[in-house]
Amino acid sequence: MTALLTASALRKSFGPTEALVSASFAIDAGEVVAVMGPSGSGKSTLLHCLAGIVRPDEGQVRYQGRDIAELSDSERTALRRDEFGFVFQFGQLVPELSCLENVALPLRLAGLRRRQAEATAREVMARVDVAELAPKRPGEVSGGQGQRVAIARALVTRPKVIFADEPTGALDSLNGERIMQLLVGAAKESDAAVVLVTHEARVAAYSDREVVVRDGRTREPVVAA
Ligand SMILES: Nc1ncnc2c1ncn2[C@@H]1O[C@H](COP(=O)(O)OP(=O)(O)OP(=O)(O)O)[C@@H](O)[C@H]1O
Repeated sequence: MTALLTASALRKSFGPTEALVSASFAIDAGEVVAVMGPSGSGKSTLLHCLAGIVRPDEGQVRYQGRDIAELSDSERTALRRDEFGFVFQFGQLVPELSCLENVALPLRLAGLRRRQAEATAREVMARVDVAELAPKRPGEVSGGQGQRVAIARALVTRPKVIFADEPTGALDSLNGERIMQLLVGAAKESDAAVVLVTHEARVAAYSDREVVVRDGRTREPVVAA
């Protein structure tokens, strides 16, 4: 079976900074993989390359066997919108919109009518236990509640891959655990893969497998004998 999403020998520099030197990665449908490593090691850059947000200088990213560099800009935008979901550390909700409108936004961008988009958004919000936050603005909810809303938004298009970059980074440990249970539970339920960037072993414990990035290079962790 071919992996859902793969990256081979990625290299990416920002000016003189070599963010990725040689990074490879593969994830199967429904799998949860933690990308670990110290600050500045290239974890977010790897995630951005995998998601088609950043174009690597060298190497390939393939989604369902297709090289994403060969897609047109509009095909790549459609891929991110329809097949991928995103959860970040903070700041991802649009402050001027209600929580319901935030969750419905990806469906509206995909062309659904408001009523249909918001009906689906309400269902997903109920699944992650934030139905009562629908009319509130992001500024009126707690950090943990905001992350739940962000997870609902990431799930609303039924993505095949969820990219989560330090999703618990701004939360205390109890809320962090709750968010991880919710994210992994919801992903498993809908057979979505999760690429989880974290530097915390406690968070990575929710994954099926870990990939370590160090100085822009990936390696599988050495399993202690
Ligand atoms: N857009 C950018 N412009 C310039 N330098 C960048 C950019 N993005 C990343 N870098 C640099 O590339 C290197 C890798 O950054 P990256 O964010 O991928 O690391 P990280 O492992 O995710 O770090 P952290 O855990 O601190 O978020 C760092 O030296 C960073 O400063």
